[in-house]
Amino acid sequence: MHLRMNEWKHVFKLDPDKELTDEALESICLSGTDAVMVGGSTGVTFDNTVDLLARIRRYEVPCVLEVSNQEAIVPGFDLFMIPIVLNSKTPEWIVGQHHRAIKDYGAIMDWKQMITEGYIILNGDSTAAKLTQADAEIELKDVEAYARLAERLFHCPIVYLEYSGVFGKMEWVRKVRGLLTESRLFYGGGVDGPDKAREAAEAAHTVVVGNVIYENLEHALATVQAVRAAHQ
Ligand SMILES: CC(C)=CCC/C(C)=C/CC/C(C)=C/CC/C(C)=C/CC/C(C)=C/CC/C(C)=C/CC/C(C)=C/COP(=O)(O)OP(=O)(O)O
Ligand SMILES: O=P(O)(O)OC[C@@H](O)CO
Ligand SMILES: [Mg+2]
Repeated sequence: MHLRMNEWKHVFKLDPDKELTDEALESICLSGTDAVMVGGSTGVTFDNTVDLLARIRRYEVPCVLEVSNQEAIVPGFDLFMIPIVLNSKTPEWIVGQHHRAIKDYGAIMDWKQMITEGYIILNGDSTAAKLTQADAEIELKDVEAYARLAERLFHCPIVYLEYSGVFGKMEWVRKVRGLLTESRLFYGGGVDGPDKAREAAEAAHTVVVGNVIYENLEHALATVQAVRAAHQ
């Protein structure tokens, strides 16, 4: 399978800690999305991750694991996305967890499958922000500096503006995209239907859609076409 991550415009993020019927999963996998990302900030285990991977593998859609804890690292995904929370107040979520995982898996890892994501978490009320002690009270200048740091110093293939749960400032997203020449800008947060999907697609390279899958499947599915239309 040729993954062409640099061409992805739309990604669904599925949370192994949440219920999804077989019918709903089928409609997500056959929706025309560019990829399915498996991940969540809490409640992700080896068992619920293996289970979800096996169900997604009935379909041809590319499937990547966004690693959120070491116990839930499951082989068999097409790629492994490794978040680095640049605005965390503690090294634990910048290098700490990563150091421990590489100590255990470093000798058997296929490094070509590892994609680092320079995360900038901007919704201070989100579970991910609380877990990682992210400093979300920052200005555009700080966000721009983190994005440049991710691209120019860390060479992260992905810079991820994460508003998990709320729709973010598209003006900031557009400005950050304008700075990047190598990294791809992923935007996620509060895309709850086609209108916001279109707005986000006009601002970022790739739009990630999560929670709405579990709240309103029809709206979630409509985001695929909306993102495509924004690029035509
Ligand atoms: C053969 C074999 C098994 C090979 C495996 C090799 C492999 C993949 C090794 C891993 C190497 C490595 C460096 C791993 C990193 C380990 C790790 C745990 C890093 C920490 C990642 C991190 C910073 C996690 C913090 C949480 C976070 C940012 C998660 C990202 C996803 C996210 C924000 C989801 C949103 O969550 P959600 O549940 O939707 O939240 P809401 O409630 O707000 O909606
Ligand atoms: O769940 P939502 O708010 O759609 O956010 C998507 C994703 O960025 C979460 O990590
Ligand atoms: Mg979520």
